[in-house]
Amino acid sequence: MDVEKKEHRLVLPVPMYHTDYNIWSVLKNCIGKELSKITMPVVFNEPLSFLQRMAEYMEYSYLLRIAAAQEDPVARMQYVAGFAVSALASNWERLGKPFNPLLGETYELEREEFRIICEQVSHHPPVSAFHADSKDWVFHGSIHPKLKFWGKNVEIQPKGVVTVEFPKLKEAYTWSNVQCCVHNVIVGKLWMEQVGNMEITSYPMGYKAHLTFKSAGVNNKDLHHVEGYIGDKSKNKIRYIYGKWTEFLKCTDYNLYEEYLKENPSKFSSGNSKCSNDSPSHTSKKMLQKLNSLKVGSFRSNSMSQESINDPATDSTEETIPKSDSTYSIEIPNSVAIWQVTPRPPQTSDYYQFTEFAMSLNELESGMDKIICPTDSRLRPDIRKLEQGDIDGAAIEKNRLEEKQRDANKYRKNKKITEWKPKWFEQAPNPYNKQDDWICTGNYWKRQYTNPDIF
Ligand SMILES: CC(C)CCC[C@@H](C)[C@H]1CC[C@H]2[C@@H]3CC=C4C[C@@H](O)CC[C@]4(C)[C@H]3CC[C@]12C
Repeated sequence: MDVEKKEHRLVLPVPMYHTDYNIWSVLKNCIGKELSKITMPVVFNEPLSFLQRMAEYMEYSYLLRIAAAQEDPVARMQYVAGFAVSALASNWERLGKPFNPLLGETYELEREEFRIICEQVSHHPPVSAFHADSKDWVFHGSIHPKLKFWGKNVEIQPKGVVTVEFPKLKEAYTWSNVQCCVHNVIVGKLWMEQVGNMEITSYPMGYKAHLTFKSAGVNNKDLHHVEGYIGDKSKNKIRYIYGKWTEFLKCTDYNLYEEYLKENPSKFSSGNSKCSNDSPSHTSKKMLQKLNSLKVGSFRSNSMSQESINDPATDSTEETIPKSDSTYSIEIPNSVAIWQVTPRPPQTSDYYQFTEFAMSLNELESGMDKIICPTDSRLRPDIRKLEQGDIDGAAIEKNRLEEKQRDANKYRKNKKITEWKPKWFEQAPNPYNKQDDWICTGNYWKRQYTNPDIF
């Protein structure tokens, strides 16, 4: 790819509209419903489509170039793990909802290091596929975000596999992304964490990176922490990996870590990888009053028992946002820095907490409208209107597009036209771990577009 280095815009055209509209006022009507089917007011949106949000995985793709250049397979795994963690960094404090992509919507991005093509390949369930390539690597995957509403929290499971390939080395890596948990949906301020276990497997060598994204825990001791190790085929632990998905990732010899652990036991905790404070006993009185006023028995019996409602111990205060980050004082000898986050631009809080990379994603550079596919997210009028601060216009356009999509679906059903077929991807098992996946047909960049009118 010989894309020249271009200057990209550093901010959106206008600052965002700050609202104190409460998300609970919408969600209380949605208990038990599948959240992906709910239309939310546009004030909760950020001016990006989920396809563009997926392209944010690429912000630190230089790590894949570095990985591909390593001679030692363990070092390659180290940088792939760095890439997997770095891909989540832009989620920090991002609480706007990206627009649901329309069926057949696409998004392309060409940069110095890579190019990527994304397509919405299924609507129910929503599945987004992407394929990025560069001189030395390929990165592809499909994501089916499953949102579960548990009352005070929303749990988001980004189902699907992602794969990195180094074709010249005949080597590949697969993993799945961890769960994301949005807290304080009922009262308090929203905040989000990435939690769970991520297992990166290498083929054909069989190395594995086991990473745990910890929940904030007591006093937010483990807020944002990621920790784990690289093991070989015979399960020997070789390297220790530690850091924060919001900031950095480091790596050291596993033996050195064990020595350090013996000498500094107090610096480590056995923190868990489940959503923080999820037990019913953390549910505050104020919240219970709100929940009790709703006549949704099935929801209540699912998520909290009657005993806990009557238990005086439930009278804890509402969950607050973790204010200060815990200090990460671990500095294990011989650590190498794998990845370091780029600080957010100074105006970020007026622009949906976007990173500089995110600011540039919906930019329609001059001449671009003539070459990109007519289904590209940049051409979506509702997103464009929100970006320009026209909230009412955005809402009208969003409704129009959703209706147009419904009409098209109905038309296909009535005419018994064969099911929708994505243009640039084909459903197929992942070549390495055989999970359900979508594989790129490779034709997008020929730029011969005959795509339907979806906007
Ligand atoms: C409070 C509720 C209703 C609104 C929450 C909206 C936002 C915060 C949710 C909706 C969809 C979510 C995204 C769905 C899928 C992924 C892919 C995953 O690999 C990283 C997290 C990420 C990118 C999620 C981040 C949070 C997200 C953007």
